Amino acid sequence: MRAPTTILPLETQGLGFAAGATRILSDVTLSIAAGAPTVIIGPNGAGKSVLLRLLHGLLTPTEGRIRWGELSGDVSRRQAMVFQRPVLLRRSAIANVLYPLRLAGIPAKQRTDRAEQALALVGLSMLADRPARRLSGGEQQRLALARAAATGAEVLFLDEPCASLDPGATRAVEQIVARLVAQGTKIVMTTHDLGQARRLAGHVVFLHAGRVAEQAAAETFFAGPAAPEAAAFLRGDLLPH
Ligand SMILES: Nc1ncnc2c1ncn2[C@@H]1O[C@H](COP(=O)(O)OP(=O)(O)OP(=O)(O)O)[C@@H](O)[C@H]1O
Repeated sequence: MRAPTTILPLETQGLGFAAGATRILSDVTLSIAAGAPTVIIGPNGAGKSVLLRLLHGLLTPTEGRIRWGELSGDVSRRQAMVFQRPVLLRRSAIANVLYPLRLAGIPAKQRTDRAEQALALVGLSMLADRPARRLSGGEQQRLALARAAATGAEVLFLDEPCASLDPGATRAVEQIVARLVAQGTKIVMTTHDLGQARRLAGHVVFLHAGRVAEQAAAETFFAGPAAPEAAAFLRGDLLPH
């Protein structure tokens, strides 16, 4: 399903983004390697979603640069993003998964196999023919994950994938993330849920006021972050912007 080369590591150097006179991100230098998920955390408005959109290529940096691994070439089909509120077509669940595969020029037989595998991965095989927009919020999010996974993307960006989900639906999404990781997919995600960050992260990037205040292996970070803002965030203190 996947090309033999890798598009990782994903590196940024002095990345910045401003909208008019408003500076949203500054001096973000990161290296995102293969392996367990990279989880981006930080207070509201810290710039987490903007960073994810820059990495995915939806926004263009106003400063610095983004570089994918040397063997990458065109990475647009090798990485995908799942949004907090997925936009689904007014079609069946499986048609939503098939559609991007057709756009990517994948032959019909392979499309069906991939779509069925992806629906099985997210536990939606039984609902393949159900209109996508009639699925519950949690099922819609799982369908969005299936749609992204079916493309065979090496890297998946997930922006607050469980933001409006209850604990059961959140658990289901976390299980899907674990399955994707086991298949070798690199997950780069944002979350508000520190419990989720602890459960899933291999690497943590802590953003505060548009800057990386700390980045570390998850174990190190949660054992005791070095940055005072990160320590305050973990304690649940309110942080000034
Ligand atoms: N296109 C834009 N133009 C102007 N301001 C923007 C734009 N996009 C985002 N912002 C602002 O940039 C800041 C960072 O936004 P972002 O959505 O990345 O934060 P976040 O860390 O994901 O927050 P949250 O946790 O609340 O989702 C916010 O103050 C937001 O209002």
